[in-house]
Amino acid sequence: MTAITKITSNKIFGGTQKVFAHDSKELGCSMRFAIFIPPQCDQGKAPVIYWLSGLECTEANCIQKSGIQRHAAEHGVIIVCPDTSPRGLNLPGEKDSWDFGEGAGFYLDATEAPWNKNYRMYSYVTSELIDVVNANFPVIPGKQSIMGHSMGGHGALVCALKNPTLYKSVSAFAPICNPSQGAWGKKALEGYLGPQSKGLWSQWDATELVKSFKGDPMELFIDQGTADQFLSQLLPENLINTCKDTQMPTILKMREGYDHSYYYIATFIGEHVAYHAQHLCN
Ligand SMILES: N[C@@H](CCC(=O)N[C@@H](CS)C(=O)NCC(=O)O)C(=O)O
Repeated sequence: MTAITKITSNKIFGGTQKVFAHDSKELGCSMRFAIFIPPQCDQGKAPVIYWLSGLECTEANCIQKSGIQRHAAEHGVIIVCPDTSPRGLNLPGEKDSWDFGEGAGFYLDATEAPWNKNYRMYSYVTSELIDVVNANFPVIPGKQSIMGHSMGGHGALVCALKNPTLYKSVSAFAPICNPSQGAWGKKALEGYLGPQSKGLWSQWDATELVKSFKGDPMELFIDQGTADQFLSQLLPENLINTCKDTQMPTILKMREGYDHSYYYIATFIGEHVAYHAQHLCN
């Protein structure tokens, strides 16, 4: 069994919010993840929703700011929140900017040195972390969904689009929708994958993945505040138009006056947990 070390444990809404550390093989460093165990697990196993946070976040942002535990306790689902990048590697330039390197792993598998050995958040989230969670907690294996915010909303879409049967449902708050076209995305894709001419960007861009998607249509639940200060980075219209062109089903919720922050997420996260619970519990 994978060795995990408990960092904190707090009772909340009848369940328990815990944080663990473990040595990640994919990332080559110690990683933290947060896990909420709902009260229903006193009686048995539960499905899991994975939450991927945005730029500058750690495993702590969602559990401290979104109020997700209240809804997870109501629906009897486990919530797992990983960190957003490897930590403590001291790679050159890793801490130089807030939108690249530490805190900005972009949930992809890097191919460019020096990032390609450790910046493998995609494999971590879609494989290693699932194994660690399944081995240590009362989860129903295979009953998992994924959601996230901003960089993590994009990560959730990419993880689901690349693995059409791995997750029962996917949703995203204010996701970066077309990273090849926005400044945050271009910087990350160039740094981790090399220049666009190498041809790798389209494998890690949700809008491009919808264009090349082959499986059964997968519903994408996209949530977006109309007062989001980063709309020019996120480009939801590119994803939505591509979904229309390719008959990929979407639920698009535009939230009047809401910005990019966790105040916005906290307001609507209950709807997302209910949406995933419906897919996971049927
Ligand atoms: N530092 C950036 C903003 C970074 C940002 O908004 N990060 C979002 C995700 S993209 C977040 O969740 N921040 C952490 C928080 O609000 O708790 C800026 O100054 O423009």
